[in-house]
Amino acid sequence: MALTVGLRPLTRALLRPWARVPGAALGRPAAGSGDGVRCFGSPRVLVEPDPAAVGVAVMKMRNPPVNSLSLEFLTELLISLEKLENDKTFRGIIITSDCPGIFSAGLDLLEMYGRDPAHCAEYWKAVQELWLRVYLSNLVVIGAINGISPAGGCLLSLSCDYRVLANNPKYAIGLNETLLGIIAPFWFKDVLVNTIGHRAAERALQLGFLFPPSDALQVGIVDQVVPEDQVQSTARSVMAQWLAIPDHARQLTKNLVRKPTADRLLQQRDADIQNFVRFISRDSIQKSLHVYLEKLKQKKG
Ligand SMILES: CCCCC/C=C/C(=O)SCCNC(=O)CCNC(=O)[C@H](O)C(C)(C)COP(=O)(O)OP(=O)(O)OC[C@H]1O[C@@H](n2cnc3c(N)ncnc32)[C@H](O)[C@@H]1OP(=O)(O)O
Repeated sequence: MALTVGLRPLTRALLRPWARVPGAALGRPAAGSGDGVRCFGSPRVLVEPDPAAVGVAVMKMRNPPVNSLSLEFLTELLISLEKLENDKTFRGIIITSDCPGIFSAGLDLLEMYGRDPAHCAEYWKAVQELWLRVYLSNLVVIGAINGISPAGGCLLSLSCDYRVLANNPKYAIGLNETLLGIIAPFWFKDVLVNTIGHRAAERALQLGFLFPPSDALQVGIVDQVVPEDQVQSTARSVMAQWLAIPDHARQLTKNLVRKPTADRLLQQRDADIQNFVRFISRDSIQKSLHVYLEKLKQKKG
């Protein structure tokens, strides 16, 4: 699925040839990576083929301080995902974070606060695109969740095929939008319902639950909770199990299961964008975002 056309100059500008990862220009071995292991990336996304697992790439999110999903970051993630999808040497991706303690703080609030409708529309299009790209990926996508993962970070995790969460009580995960005075869109809701069931999702969404690892495992929002230093190795071994399945059969099955949910958005993407722009532009919502952003600042003392 190609990136949607109609991206504005800012986003198109980000589609420039990639920034070189030091010592690892596109297609050439990264320094110290051994022969034939190529690593590529962009300022905020590092993609390293896993030297221990043929056909597996580790995608590290590195948009400090909190991997908030800004428009630039979303665009770089989309470019990396598209490149991996198009490179037939890859069969699986492990998505993880390079920001200590944070998987992703979710959507970048500054992309939705005090922004004009045209920007909000462009931003939301990119949010939709990231979800569709991950959720419908032909690759095996495993979330190695090594930090807190609220809202959009939780959506990214839920869009993976499998979720491994580090057993650190600070690393809560959930769709906490109501705590900000906003709401999760229907397709966020759909993915949560598909994962943890209707009643658990209804409760979690209304109360903005952020589940600590033990509760996240119990409710099923993650598949495994392991010691922090075993997240990556566990993700690798799960990847090996999934890659033992013939790709074509697995991909057709994934599509069979996920297409109805994705279609609900695909059939109304523009309406969803317009709904988002109308909702986020409301004075009351802007006020909620302002209060929440102030709280984040005050928290720092
Ligand atoms: C229809 C409307 C949309 C519906 C869908 C919405 C989905 C979303 O994802 S909304 C975003 C939800 N995210 C959150 O509620 C998380 C908010 N952040 C936090 O709770 C914390 O920052 C943390 C637990 C993720 C990390 O805490 P800590 O390590 O203490 O770091 P700080 O809180 O000091 O944050 C550092 C820095 O980053 C800014 N920031 C944090 N989160 C976001 C964000 N989501 N968007 C933009 N900026 C964020 C924070 O304000 C600090 O900024 P500075 O003060 O300038 O350093």
